[in-house]
Amino acid sequence: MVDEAQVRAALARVVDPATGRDILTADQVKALRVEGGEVSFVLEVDPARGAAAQPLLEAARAAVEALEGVERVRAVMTAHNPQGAARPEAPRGPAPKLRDGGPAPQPRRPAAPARLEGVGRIIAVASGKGGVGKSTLASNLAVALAGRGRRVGLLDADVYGPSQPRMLGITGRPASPDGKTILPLRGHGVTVMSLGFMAPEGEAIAWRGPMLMGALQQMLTQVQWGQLDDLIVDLPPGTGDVQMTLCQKFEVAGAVVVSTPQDIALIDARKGIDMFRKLNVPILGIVENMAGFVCDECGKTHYPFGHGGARAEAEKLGVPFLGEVPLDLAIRVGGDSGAPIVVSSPESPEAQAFWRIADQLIEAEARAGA
Ligand SMILES: Nc1ncnc2c1ncn2[C@@H]1O[C@H](COP(=O)(O)OP(=O)(O)OP(=O)(O)O)[C@@H](O)[C@H]1O
Repeated sequence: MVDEAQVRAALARVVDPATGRDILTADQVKALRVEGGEVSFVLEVDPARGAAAQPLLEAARAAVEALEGVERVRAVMTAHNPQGAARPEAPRGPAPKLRDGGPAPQPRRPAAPARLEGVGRIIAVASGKGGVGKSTLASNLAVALAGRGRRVGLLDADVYGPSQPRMLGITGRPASPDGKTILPLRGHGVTVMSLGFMAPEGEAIAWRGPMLMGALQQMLTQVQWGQLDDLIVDLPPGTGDVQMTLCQKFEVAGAVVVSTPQDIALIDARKGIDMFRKLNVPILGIVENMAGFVCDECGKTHYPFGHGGARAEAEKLGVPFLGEVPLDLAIRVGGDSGAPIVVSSPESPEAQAFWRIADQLIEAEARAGA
């Protein structure tokens, strides 16, 4: 079994030709994790180098892969690329060397992110922290997009707490007639797949690392999604394996990041945005959920968690602000009872917030295609 010291030693032998220093001493290796045969790390490079630093990443990956006991290496580069910039592709620039002068192990060329056949675009719905309403947004958004006549799929990839079966009121188990492909279920005009269909609600799925990533890939590639305009992916909160796998392995058209107005949620949302940018996934916008509520008694809008933080954050980061969703009992009841507010009360002001977000995402697609 490989240990962290061995991995560090291997990385310390990879010299960055741009600096002449090894990547470990130069403090370019971040977030190193060694779990069993699984190694993951982030390689920080100067943003100005962009794709030219790709060979360095591949040399670092290959150096670790060459260690005995290493089964899988996940390495990402965190050169900050401008939004929408091309993904790093062909390795260029001087070949990295090992410190002892020997040639670096032949890097494996990373597979380009795959397009899902028949799927127009994948939209990730993400949040920096849990409980901010990401699944509520994902379900209402999916149903609203379907309500606008689009063919919509929803993948509940919140592997730690899949809630879409409950939110969309779908029960049952997806069939697999041939033992290979999986037939998704349908609800409110949306094609849905969730790990929640496989495990009873409330039962935690104690999956980690490779199993999680395998499950995600299986749900994307083995499920018969059919022809879709939009595939909404409801991600787990935070910036972990599932997010990285989705963005590295599949072409993601963009991410919508949900936050509540509290500073702490916004700080986490910023981390999420940063991760998507580093993975070259465009940010389609930020949504402020639980923004304020209208008091039944006095009719005034109150803002228990503050107000406007997400809009200000969006402006600061130069990403679109998609709107505010109020804190509203009907939104919670709708989600908890299987009828999202966009269906149960489509004309209500609360539902309008979701319709407006859906419309902006349709406009964004038109702009991207123009
Ligand atoms: N705008 C809102 N008004 C009232 N209740 C809301 C609102 N948004 C979400 N909720 C409720 O808050 C709870 C958490 O929402 P949700 O499950 O969508 O969050 P989440 O970010 O997906 O959480 P997790 O990541 O932990 O799954 C749910 O009970 C949901 O119905």
